[in-house]
Amino acid sequence: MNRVRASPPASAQPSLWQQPFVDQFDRHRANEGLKLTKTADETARHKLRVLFVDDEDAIRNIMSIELPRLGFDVTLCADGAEAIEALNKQSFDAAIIDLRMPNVDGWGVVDHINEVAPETEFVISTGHGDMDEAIHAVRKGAFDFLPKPTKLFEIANVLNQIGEKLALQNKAAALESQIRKVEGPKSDLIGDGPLMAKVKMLIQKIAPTDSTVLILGETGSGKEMVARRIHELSKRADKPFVAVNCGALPENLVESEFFGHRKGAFTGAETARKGLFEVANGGTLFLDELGELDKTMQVKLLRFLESGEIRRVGENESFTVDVRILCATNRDLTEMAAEGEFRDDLIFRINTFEMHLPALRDRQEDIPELARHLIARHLKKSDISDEFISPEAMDILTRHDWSGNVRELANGLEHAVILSDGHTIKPEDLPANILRSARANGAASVPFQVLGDTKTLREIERDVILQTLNRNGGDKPSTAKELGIALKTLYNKLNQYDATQAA
Ligand SMILES: Nc1ncnc2c1ncn2[C@@H]1O[C@H](COP(=O)(O)OP(=O)(O)OP(=O)(O)O)[C@@H](O)[C@H]1O
Repeated sequence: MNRVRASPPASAQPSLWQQPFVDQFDRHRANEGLKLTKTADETARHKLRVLFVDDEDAIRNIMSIELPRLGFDVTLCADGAEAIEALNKQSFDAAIIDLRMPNVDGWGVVDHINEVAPETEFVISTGHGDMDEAIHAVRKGAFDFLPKPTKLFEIANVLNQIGEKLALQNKAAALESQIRKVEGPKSDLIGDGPLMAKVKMLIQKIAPTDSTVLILGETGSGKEMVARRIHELSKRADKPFVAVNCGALPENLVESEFFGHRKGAFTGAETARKGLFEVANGGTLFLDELGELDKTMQVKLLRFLESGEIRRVGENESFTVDVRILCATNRDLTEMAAEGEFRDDLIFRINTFEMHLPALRDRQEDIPELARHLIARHLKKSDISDEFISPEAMDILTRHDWSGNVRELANGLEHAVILSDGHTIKPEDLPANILRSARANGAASVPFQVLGDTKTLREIERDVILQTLNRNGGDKPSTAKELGIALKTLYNKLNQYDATQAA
């Protein structure tokens, strides 16, 4: 078995007359065929892993030179037994299999592929081809059937077709994994205040690069949205964007979710499976909640970032994928590193660029536009009128502290739209916790009866007493006077509140 990744030096190449079925014209057509379907850049990115099985030395020699030159990562095997050994060790995107071979023949290899690596596309190549064999090959699931002597350009073409099919499959898998998360049209990052303008400018600058980016910000502040935007503005935009929440993966399956596994790699691995890195090939992998990644996976991620290679669970060989990594967390990774929970060297690898997303409370100027956008998104409209949110309700929205950031705003507005009369959102349509905090922050338009709907009388009384005390600068006699109660009663009430808080 012989694995060839890069083109060997020119001196190692046999002269063209030694090559039985690769003439100048064939080589030219193979090159042209590649140009027609892919740019050189793309070919480099999607190194198809090809298993080439043929017992003729001359053909293997040529393929060991020509296929890497055309951008494929080739493993060559001289017979069926070697091919089976190779298939047991690693996964392949495609296999080109000769039928007549000593020991295990081509059909034996095909059966093994169907058994252990059904995702590998295989092409039958034989000098003894007849109609029956072609039909048999198709029935066994062959991608194509190439009668010998096979031309290099035919092989290049068929491998490219397989590459395109895989790229489409990856895209479909990525879409499927995202479909439940689709929340509307493209990631329209709303907000033109100074803080968001800075974020947007940084996105424009770093999107076209292949650098890793660490996106920091409170929960719901838009980290995933920013990651999507970076992807959309990058040259990878038409390739998959795969988002994964590192904290949501079951501990014992994280590695196989990330890197895939071969059939039988562990109990329950009934079929071979691609990992998220492979699904994202050519595109972007967004690792959300990176701080939740355990130490073993931190090492494996670091290894990928250093080598660009991954290895499926249960396989011995690693292979290259072209994936841009974007990460996000709301934890302090440096602090985690100081406590030995996160690797320093991984932080240095991922924070080539660090983006800090502002909390919503720090960009109140964006709230009116965001609110209108989120309502329109919920109603599946392109826009809504300015009057849809009453000035009183808007006043309340801009005073809440939004610990859940844009996500909390979106949820609150969804609640309000449902309770509203369908024309205007009024204060009483907003969730009670928002009304409460707005009132504490001085919003005049919060109706008491609304608070009363969800608060006990005792809670309302406490709010009023505490607010009056605040207004009087902590002066208890003036507070008691303003409230029209005895000073003793005020002390009793305050003691009660302290006791409840301490409990
Ligand atoms: N600037 C923005 N413009 C429009 N919508 C936004 C913006 N920021 C966030 N959102 C919306 O807010 C919600 C939460 O955003 P997102 O999931 O990106 O936050 P996050 O920071 O990744 O959250 P978490 O930390 O919980 O993973 C989504 O519905 C998203 O579409």
